[in-house]
Amino acid sequence: MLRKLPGDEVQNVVSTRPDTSIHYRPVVVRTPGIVFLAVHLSRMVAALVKTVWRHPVACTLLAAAGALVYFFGWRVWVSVAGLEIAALASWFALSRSSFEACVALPALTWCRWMWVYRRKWAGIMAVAGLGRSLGGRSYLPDLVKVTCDRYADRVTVRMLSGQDPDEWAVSTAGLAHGFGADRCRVKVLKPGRLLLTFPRKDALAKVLPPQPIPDRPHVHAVFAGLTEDGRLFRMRVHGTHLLIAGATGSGKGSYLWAAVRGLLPATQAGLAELWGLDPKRMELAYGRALFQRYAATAEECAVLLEKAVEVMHERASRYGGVRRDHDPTTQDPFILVIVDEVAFLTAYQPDKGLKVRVMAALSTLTTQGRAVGVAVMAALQDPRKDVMSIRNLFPDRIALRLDEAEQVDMVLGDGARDRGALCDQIPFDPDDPSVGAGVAYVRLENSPEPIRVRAGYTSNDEIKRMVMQYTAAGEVA
Ligand SMILES: Nc1ncnc2c1ncn2[C@@H]1O[C@H](COP(=O)(O)OP(=O)(O)OP(=O)(O)O)[C@@H](O)[C@H]1O
Repeated sequence: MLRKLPGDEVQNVVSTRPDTSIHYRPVVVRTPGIVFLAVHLSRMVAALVKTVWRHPVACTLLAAAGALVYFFGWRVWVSVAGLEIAALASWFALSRSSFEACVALPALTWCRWMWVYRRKWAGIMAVAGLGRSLGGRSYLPDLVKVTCDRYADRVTVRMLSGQDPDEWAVSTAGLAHGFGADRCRVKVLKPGRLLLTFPRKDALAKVLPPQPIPDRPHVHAVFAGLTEDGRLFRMRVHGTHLLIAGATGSGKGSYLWAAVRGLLPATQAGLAELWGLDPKRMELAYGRALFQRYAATAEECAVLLEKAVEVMHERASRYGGVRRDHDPTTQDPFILVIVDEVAFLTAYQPDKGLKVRVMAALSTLTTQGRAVGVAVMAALQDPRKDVMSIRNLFPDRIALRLDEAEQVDMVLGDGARDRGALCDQIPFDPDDPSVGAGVAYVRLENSPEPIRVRAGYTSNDEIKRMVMQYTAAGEVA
């Protein structure tokens, strides 16, 4: 076997035992000291320039402190530092939000960049299997940027060339544990770049009040609650259809009532109509007077859905060739058809004829209704296909607490759970119904990445107040 190896290589063979693979002794190239020094010096200079570029404020402060001590001695430095601390404390007292944006969050970003992400990056990438070894060299994904806001760290990553984002999606649990977070979500920013979100504090831990009723009538999006980074969650109702799925007691009602609240001024102005289908009679019935049309029995529900289809067709025949979208007016108001527990009508309905009529009407509305201003918002507990075969016709979907992990992708689409939509892990406490209620992951038509949100809770008293305020005006039933 040795004789077959070409020329000089034979002298580099370290192991020649027949039961082991062949190892070659690495070739040693003697590098002149000056080259070695030049390489290390250039690396140091590059690192220095990079640090100053990335952290200009911290570097300027350090340089200024060093210059003070050098030129004026440490006593002057202590007095200046004392003055600076006093100035910062006054800034904090006077304007907490600007202090947070200009001082606290950049400082936190710097600390977390250095202490958490840079320090642990190589180890975690290797353990999570996201690095590669090629020809004896290790390659790791690049940590590009870290930004911290009040609630989460956002880490921008440059993937290895040719790496699949799904590889990251399946490693989210390991990444979250590694960097000391509860969860990690992965979002593709552009080819080759990912954004990892590691929440630090849960903006959605507490029960949220319902969002105020808007002062002016509009139909485009309603404020339903907060997103996990503390921003207002705008739920589109016009120009889409919304499916809301969640186990019993998960808080589906809070999304339905958020839509009703947000559209009340528009209904009062005649620019919108709320049509309620309430086969369970336990949810919408409480604010029945707020609905311009209301149905409870399966027969009434089928008739109301067919009426919506009729309006839709009539508008389509008028709009055809004249306009391509709907602008709400008092002649053609936006119609939101709200169906609570739609499975009562589509799956558990014993009357087959009614079931067929309901399914036909729902399919027609969800495929053709949005361009003419008729939208469907349907809530259900069980998202399986045999219960709701047309779930894919809803462009926007909200998944609250679900019983099984497999149900997440059924509602939000393939891969949603791997990208961080952990609906099956939303907390639930039978002794306190508010725990985790209203918390959901949302998948919007224009953004397939799931967003974690919580709806404000519209209590029964609040519904009563809405009825008093909006029915007393004489505009509704
Ligand atoms: N957004 C919310 N924030 C806090 N608590 C909430 C929220 N929504 C609902 N809850 C609590 O959860 C309970 C159940 O809510 P809700 O009836 O809306 O659930 P559901 O999903 O519609 O259940 P079901 O399908 O059984 O009707 C409420 O009585 C309330 O105590």
